[in-house]
Amino acid sequence: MLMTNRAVALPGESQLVALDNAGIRRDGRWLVRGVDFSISRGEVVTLIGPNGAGKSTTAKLAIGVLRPDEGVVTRASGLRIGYVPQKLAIDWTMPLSVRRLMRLTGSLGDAELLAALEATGIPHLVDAEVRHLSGGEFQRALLARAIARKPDLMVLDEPVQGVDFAGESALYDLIRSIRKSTGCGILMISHDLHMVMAGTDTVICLNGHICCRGTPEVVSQSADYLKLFGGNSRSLAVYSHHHDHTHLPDGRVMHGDGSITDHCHPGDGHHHAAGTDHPAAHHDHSREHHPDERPGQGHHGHSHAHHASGAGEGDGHVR
Ligand SMILES: Nc1ncnc2c1ncn2[C@@H]1O[C@H](COP(=O)(O)OP(=O)(O)OP(=O)(O)O)[C@@H](O)[C@H]1O
Repeated sequence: MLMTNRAVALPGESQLVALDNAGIRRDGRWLVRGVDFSISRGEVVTLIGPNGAGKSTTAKLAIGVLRPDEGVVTRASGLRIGYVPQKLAIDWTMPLSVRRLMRLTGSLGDAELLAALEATGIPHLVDAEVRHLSGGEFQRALLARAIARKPDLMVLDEPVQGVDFAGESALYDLIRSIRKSTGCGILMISHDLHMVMAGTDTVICLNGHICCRGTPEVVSQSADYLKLFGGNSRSLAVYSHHHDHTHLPDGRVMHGDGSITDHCHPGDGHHHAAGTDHPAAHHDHSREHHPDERPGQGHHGHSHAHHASGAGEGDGHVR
């Protein structure tokens, strides 16, 4: 049995991480097993699955926080990872500013720090106490921390938890725009598909093992997916996204032609809020539902063995 977890040059310049038949066993039980997928530069892979399916465990395998008990996890050497964990162990009795939170996992200049907070819409909170942040503001701070280091790979474990609907949409758009501008790869964990669909290349449906995988459209119609999520129309919704304008973090509106105004035009159609504080932002996301369509099968491609991979990354603990 090969158990490898080292950093090497992966075959194919663009491949960032590859899991081959990776499994983790604890207390005599396989938490996940036979997991194989890879993420390339510029690719967005989303893990979905029910509670306890092993999504966070798989993400930790990918970044090296956990070592596989079986199989191989390979990361490109020198890979820079930005990780937004699902949970952070923070001592909430200790004062901790956003500025310090941003610097806990490595030194960061003021300019980069502020640019990252600006990108996530909370530059005004740089000196705020982390324990006073709202749930959505806290997620934005974590996302800022992840992007500040200009990662090659971003691993986002439920990055929009606690974020309001307008903010959720804005953060997913931000994540997409980071992917576009930096070309990083993204591994994202989500409970439901509806928001992540439009920006995801590959969806992997996990339940202790990979049940099905493919494009969002393929997975949402696969028999395995329907068995897991069949009754949940929210999960089945395919999110199709047509903006004609974007709400900027400072409250102004950028239109499809690039022009910026203080308010929406009366005839504007589909809205998208890019900032946090836009309660008036109106959403009219069109969704396609597929509950009655004949399920197709997600493909079960096997990705390829690469050996080894690198040192552990941040484990989500704030000390
Ligand atoms: N260190 C551990 N020791 C024993 N069991 C563990 C350990 N870590 C996780 N588990 C178990 O492994 C399973 C998968 O956990 P994981 O956190 O990866 O699930 P998940 O898909 O991310 O779930 P959720 O959607 O609820 O966040 C769960 O049953 C969990 O209780």
